[in-house]
Amino acid sequence: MERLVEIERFDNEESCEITLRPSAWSEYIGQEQIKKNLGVFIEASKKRGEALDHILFFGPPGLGKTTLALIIANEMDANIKVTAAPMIEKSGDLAAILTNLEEGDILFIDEIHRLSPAVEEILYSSMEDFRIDIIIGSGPAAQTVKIDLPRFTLVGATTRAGMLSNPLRDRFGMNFRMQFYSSDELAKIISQASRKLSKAIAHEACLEIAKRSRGTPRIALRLLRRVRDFADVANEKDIAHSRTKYALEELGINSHGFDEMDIKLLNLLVGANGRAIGLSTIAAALSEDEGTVEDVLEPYLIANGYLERTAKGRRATRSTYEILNIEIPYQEEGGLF
Ligand SMILES: Nc1ncnc2c1ncn2[C@@H]1O[C@H](COP(=O)(O)OP(=O)(O)OP(=O)(O)O)[C@@H](O)[C@H]1O
Repeated sequence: MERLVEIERFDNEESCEITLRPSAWSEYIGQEQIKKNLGVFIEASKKRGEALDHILFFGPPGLGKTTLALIIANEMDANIKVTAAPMIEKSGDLAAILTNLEEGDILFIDEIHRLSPAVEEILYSSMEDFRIDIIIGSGPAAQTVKIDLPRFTLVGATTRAGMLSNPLRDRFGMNFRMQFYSSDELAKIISQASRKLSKAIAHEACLEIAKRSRGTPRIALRLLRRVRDFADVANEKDIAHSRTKYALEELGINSHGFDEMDIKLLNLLVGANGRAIGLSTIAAALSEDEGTVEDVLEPYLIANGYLERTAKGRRATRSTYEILNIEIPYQEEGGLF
């Protein structure tokens, strides 16, 4: 497998994740509907001996988009080239990548919503006609050279499907929205990963970590490694439930899986006494950029009913008050909700 660009997040700790990364369907837990559909499309294109249609995965970070792309390549017996949109600055960069592809190759572009319009333009014809037009020179002497490309499959991943231009979105034959994982699914992922790490873990300990992982495998695996550190330092062969609870308390992980940022955001919302707060105000109050609030913080809270997006901004829900143990403010029309 060739890697065009090492994705930035594969730092030392995450490189451990690569070994934990499933390489086959059997190890990829959850996302059942996506797996089912992809299985059909992969089998059909293999039967016809054709490259797979272009695929778009969207959803919050850490839910397994990259992993799915790698499994698809495995299933298709295809080479995969992995890159991320910020690494493709000029149209020439993309042209170089595309012209180096071979028949049936998979090109994975992470954060695809961040491609510049000029680069996107090149992608259109390459996805649709497997051809690119390159302009050589400038002014009246400029010439267009057409280059045929092999039939490849583009797998795009994005945390913000809404930011993708319509022409680009329309060129994907399959769009899949990634779902947050249930605690049971995350517990299976944790248990599978701890087997790979050769460290046995109690089932209740898996569930304890799962409940506090914001429905996200990447967070679950990170917590597993931290809990393992606590067990190793205490010279414990296996990871017990009590050690897990202790470690998670020490790490300051809330029992609902909220982290410090979630709590700050929820407190901000209930502090508004039922009024909606604009995204830019929230971002400024949390010292985060709006993209992070929208892509990373909000989706989990919305999915679990703790935050509502309205035309006027973001609002707390009844559950927000309940979970924070705060009395719901009274309004004359009979309450807020
Ligand atoms: N369904 C799953 N089953 C088992 N492990 C998983 C699953 N999904 C993700 N993982 C694990 O979680 C880690 C994060 O997944 P991955 O890097 O694929 O997420 P991503 O959605 O591509 O994230 P980003 O959007 O930040 O690029 C992987 O290293 C993998 O080990």
